[in-house]
Amino acid sequence: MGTVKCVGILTSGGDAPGMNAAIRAVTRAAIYNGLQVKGIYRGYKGLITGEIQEFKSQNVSNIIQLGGTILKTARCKEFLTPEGRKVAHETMVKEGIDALVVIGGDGSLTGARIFAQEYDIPCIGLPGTIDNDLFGTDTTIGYDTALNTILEAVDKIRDTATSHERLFFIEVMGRDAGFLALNGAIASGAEAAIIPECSTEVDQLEEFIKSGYRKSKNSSIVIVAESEITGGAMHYAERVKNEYPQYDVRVTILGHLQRGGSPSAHDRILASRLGAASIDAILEGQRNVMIGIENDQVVYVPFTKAIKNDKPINKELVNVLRTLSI
Ligand SMILES: Nc1ncnc2c1ncn2[C@@H]1O[C@H](COP(=O)(O)OP(=O)(O)OP(=O)(O)O)[C@@H](O)[C@H]1O
Ligand SMILES: O=P(O)(O)OC[C@H]1O[C@](O)(CO)[C@@H](O)[C@@H]1O
Ligand SMILES: [Mg+2]
Repeated sequence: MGTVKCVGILTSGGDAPGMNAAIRAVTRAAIYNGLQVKGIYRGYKGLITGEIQEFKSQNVSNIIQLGGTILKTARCKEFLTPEGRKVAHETMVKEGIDALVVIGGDGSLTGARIFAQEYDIPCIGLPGTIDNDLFGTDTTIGYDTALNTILEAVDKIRDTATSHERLFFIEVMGRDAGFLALNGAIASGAEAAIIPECSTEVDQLEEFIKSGYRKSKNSSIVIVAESEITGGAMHYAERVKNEYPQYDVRVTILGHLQRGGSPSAHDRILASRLGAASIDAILEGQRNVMIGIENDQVVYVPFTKAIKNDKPINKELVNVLRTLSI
């Protein structure tokens, strides 16, 4: 592999607020360092169909404040196959792209890892997902904004829950990871969180009911992480209807509104730092690493570590929620 002259950027998987700030940072840092930049549309799909455009500094003007991704995003089935990845590689050769920055979640970085194993292309990953489920980074781009969106929604639901003296199960995203649910519960003052990470230890519903919340409160909010492991908010509402019929239960599934909106200051700064660092990493000859933030320091995390799917939940947070929700 010779010196890198042209960097391709793509966003892949679910969009996350701050992806645009990351695209801007990668583009501008690359140009600042004398590299050419090409924007690849619709994630890995754009590498297969050749939907690619050269980006100059002005292509990324006025986007730092926008949610979503100007490059669009996709979940691309063809890239799961060696044949699809071969076409993607041919496109890169044709376009003269000799390094790739992939902004996305665990799936997108898994794709980058496999691609980099098959072809001699330096791939750098930026953690872009509201789920915060990548190991080796304190937070991912989009997570903070999604958390704040959850708070805004829960605060509103709290008004009606209190007025009607109801028990609400509010389902948040996370795809089998409980970060949004647990921190969303702490920050909104919810009475409990049901998360997949704790599901093998206790029956979290029973634990919540037995905590006797009715003694001091007559309404309650339980945040449930979406997951096949927990079964989601509907599952718990059904259980309460059957097992504790004295409670007046309602369900709200927050859904995709959690993915939208203008990125928070935290996400814009994180995206800007990680985006700039991705170009430093390429210039240093790094390959197949995710750029993360740990203790406010930029770190390089090998793909194999970042995506191993077991980023731990901080048990102190579980205890804080339990202690403060009496
Ligand atoms: N094992 C794999 N091999 C090749 N490509 C993959 C693989 N896993 C995922 N990808 C690619 O990455 C894309 C996005 O993956 P996925 O749908 O898991 O989202 P993600 O990046 O984890 O984001 P999020 O979970 O935040 O929505 C897939 O559609 C596919 O194109
Ligand atoms: O509706 P989609 O785009 O398939 O994505 C839903 C999934 O994407 C995520 O929001 C992450 O982007 C997960 O939390 C959720 O399960
Ligand atoms: Mg994912």
